[in-house]
Amino acid sequence: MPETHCWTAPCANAVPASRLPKPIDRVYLARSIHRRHGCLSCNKRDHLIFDFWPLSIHFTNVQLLSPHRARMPLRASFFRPLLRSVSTTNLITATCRITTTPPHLLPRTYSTSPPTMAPKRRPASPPHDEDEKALDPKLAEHPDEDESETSKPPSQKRQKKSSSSSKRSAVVTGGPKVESQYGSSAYAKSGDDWHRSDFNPSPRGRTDSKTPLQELEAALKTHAPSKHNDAGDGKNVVYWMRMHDLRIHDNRALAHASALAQERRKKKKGGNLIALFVITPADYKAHDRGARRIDFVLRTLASLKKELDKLNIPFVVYTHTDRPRTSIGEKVFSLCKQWNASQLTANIEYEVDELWRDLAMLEQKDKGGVSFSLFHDCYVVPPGRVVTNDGRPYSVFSPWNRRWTDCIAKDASLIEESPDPEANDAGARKDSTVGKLFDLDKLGGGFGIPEELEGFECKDREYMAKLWPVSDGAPKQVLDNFMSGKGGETALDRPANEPSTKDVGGNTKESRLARYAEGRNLMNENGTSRISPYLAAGLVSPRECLRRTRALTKGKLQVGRDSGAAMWNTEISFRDFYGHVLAAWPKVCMGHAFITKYENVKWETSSSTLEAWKAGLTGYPIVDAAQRQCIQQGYIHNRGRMITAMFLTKHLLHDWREGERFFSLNFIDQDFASNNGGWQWSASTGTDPQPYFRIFNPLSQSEKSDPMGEYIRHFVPELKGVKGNAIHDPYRRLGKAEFEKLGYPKPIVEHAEARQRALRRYKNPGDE
Ligand SMILES: Cc1cc2nc3c(=O)[nH]c(=O)nc-3n(C[C@H](O)[C@H](O)[C@H](O)COP(=O)(O)OP(=O)(O)OC[C@H]3O[C@@H](n4cnc5c(N)ncnc54)[C@H](O)[C@@H]3O)c2cc1C
Repeated sequence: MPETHCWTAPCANAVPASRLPKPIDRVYLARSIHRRHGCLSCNKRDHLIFDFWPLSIHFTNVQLLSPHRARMPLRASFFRPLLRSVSTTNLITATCRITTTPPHLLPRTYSTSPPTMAPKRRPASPPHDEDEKALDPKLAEHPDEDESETSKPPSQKRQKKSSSSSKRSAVVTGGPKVESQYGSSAYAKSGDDWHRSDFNPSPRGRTDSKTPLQELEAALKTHAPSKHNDAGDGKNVVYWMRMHDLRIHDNRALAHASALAQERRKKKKGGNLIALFVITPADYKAHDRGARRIDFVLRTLASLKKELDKLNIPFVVYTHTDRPRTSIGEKVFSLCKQWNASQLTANIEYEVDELWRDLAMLEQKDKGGVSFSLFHDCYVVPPGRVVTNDGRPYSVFSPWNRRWTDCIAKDASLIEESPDPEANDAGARKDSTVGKLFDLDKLGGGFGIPEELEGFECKDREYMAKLWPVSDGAPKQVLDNFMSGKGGETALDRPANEPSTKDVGGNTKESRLARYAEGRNLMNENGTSRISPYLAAGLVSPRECLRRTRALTKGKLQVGRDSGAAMWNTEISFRDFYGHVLAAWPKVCMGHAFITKYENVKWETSSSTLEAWKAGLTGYPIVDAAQRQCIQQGYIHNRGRMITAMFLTKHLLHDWREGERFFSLNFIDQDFASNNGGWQWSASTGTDPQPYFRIFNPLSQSEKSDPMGEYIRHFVPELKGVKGNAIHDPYRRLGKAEFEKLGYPKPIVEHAEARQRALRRYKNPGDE
């Protein structure tokens, strides 16, 4: 595919020079979309969306086009080369310059090739690392980090935001629906702004001043039943399990459903508890869920079914393939009605689509006599609760973390365990309505737990099941082993639940937890817990993590950096932080940069460098090892994630959304809030209080995080035989002939040059 296209359209009406459009600098192509020709520039917006079956072409940063010009059809011949190149992918980003004025009138010359960054062979130089101070980026104290480090919530920024985002947004912000440009980032991608989603097609949010979560909470006050409301005539209670709460133990909504069922039983009004999970392939597609994450869910559902069966609780799994995908709420209500249930409970999901879905359900006039209650469960402190004295959300982690810790200190119930659900009476199995729900196969028509979901076939299912087991108490074993297993071991291929060579007990300095402060940055060690897939899908609650460490630290919850336990708890709070960011700035859920001005950064679009990064063929061993760990294990060590994410966004200067999507599709621990937060942090478009010039030097990162090169040798077999510290930089540290024998690529960019280019592009977003 050509890197840059220049196209000049004849124009019927001359445009005054002052109104000449600036070049458009990005084009997004998404397949299988049927859209009308669209132009919003007449509405003073900056987007153009052209239908070109099977592609929809979305131009951003279109400035000052007259309505006449904006509606001008583009010639098919222009797109032909692009069409050919996207036949096998469903997403492509291309640099494209389109102008309605002859090239000689353009303000500057447009080069058609990306900057070449051929690495020069040079003698070994001592690594310099401008990020040294920030090896622990989260806890590094920054002079400007205090309570004033807050950002106005959307409600207070409303007016400013709409004008700036309409000029700068790199994603759809107006008019016709456009399918995903960047998958997971585009949770609510059809929107007019961050308020609008497939689940909120009406202009709700255009004039209001609340985030979707605030709207949901307001609606909960009006519409949800009080705790003991005995609404409706139905006898039964349904708990709707979702993508983040796949567990029985310590589950807020499930515990509540169980309490409601008990109450009904006491009043002799029935009271069977039914658990429901709805598989929604269209949502998974829209949100870039990967096959591994889906397989992990399916395996968990099968295991949960067995456990719930023991409690005489039918676990109904239903695959919702109806169109539109937004009809899910109606389907759930209709199932409740069918099952003679009058109460429905669920835990809140904080992504925009899901919040609007729940809001629509709460506001639905005819719920068929079913009352719907929602609970905060996914995070320790509910998003929206950690705010400054004047009620604004924090945008910087450290002050947020202090407040978060205060919240828990003041309200111990936040980490209290929810009671396990009580079993249904054995009679439930004979009940005319509930009894038949135990055998899903007999129900047919979308009911049942598929081994595999069409469109999400997991090619390495067996290996994933071995590495990340879900049944027979595996999640608990993962935690147990982290708390008391011996630390400092190399365990790169060990299943997450496999014990260390020795159990050293929870209160020794040798345990993985105790060593966490140092071990967590060593990529070759079993220094971190590997609990993330279990937390992301909710097999373990974050409260449980904190309770476990609290039990080891004399009943006092430690947070900070004084001990391994304190440090680990801080990571759990970091997970909460990104949930809080997602809820307070829902725009991040729609592909927007947290810091608006960086939406204009000029990204590279060469598919060759992007593909080299994806495949782990950049010539930077630590980056390649991290990428290959992702491909192989569906997981990367946290430091590896930061290194490789920063490499993609700063060295290769690719849009962070490309990386976010790749991780999302490949990770077993895929979690929108953490993934987006991690990417935006790494790309400096997010909540990192350090400015954009934090650029990791991959070489010094490699030497610090994998000192003996074990991690690299494990994941990059071409380098297995490389001895000593040449492992970190074989191209420069080995002789030419020796290097060539390895069959390993040369570095695709040179650090110093790439760094300069990144500094330039970030300093003045929009410039070359
Ligand atoms: C670019 C990028 C993408 C990421 N994508 C994801 C993702 O999709 N899903 C995901 O769960 N985490 C993600 N993270 C965060 C972090 O890398 C993983 O949570 C961590 O590596 C998981 O390993 P662990 O369970 O051994 O972590 P531990 O070090 O043992 O930490 C315990 C738990 O704390 C939480 N945690 C730790 N570090 C972070 C962090 N930086 N941000 C948020 N939570 C954290 C996680 O829930 C983790 O399981 C991402 C980070 C980056 C930089």
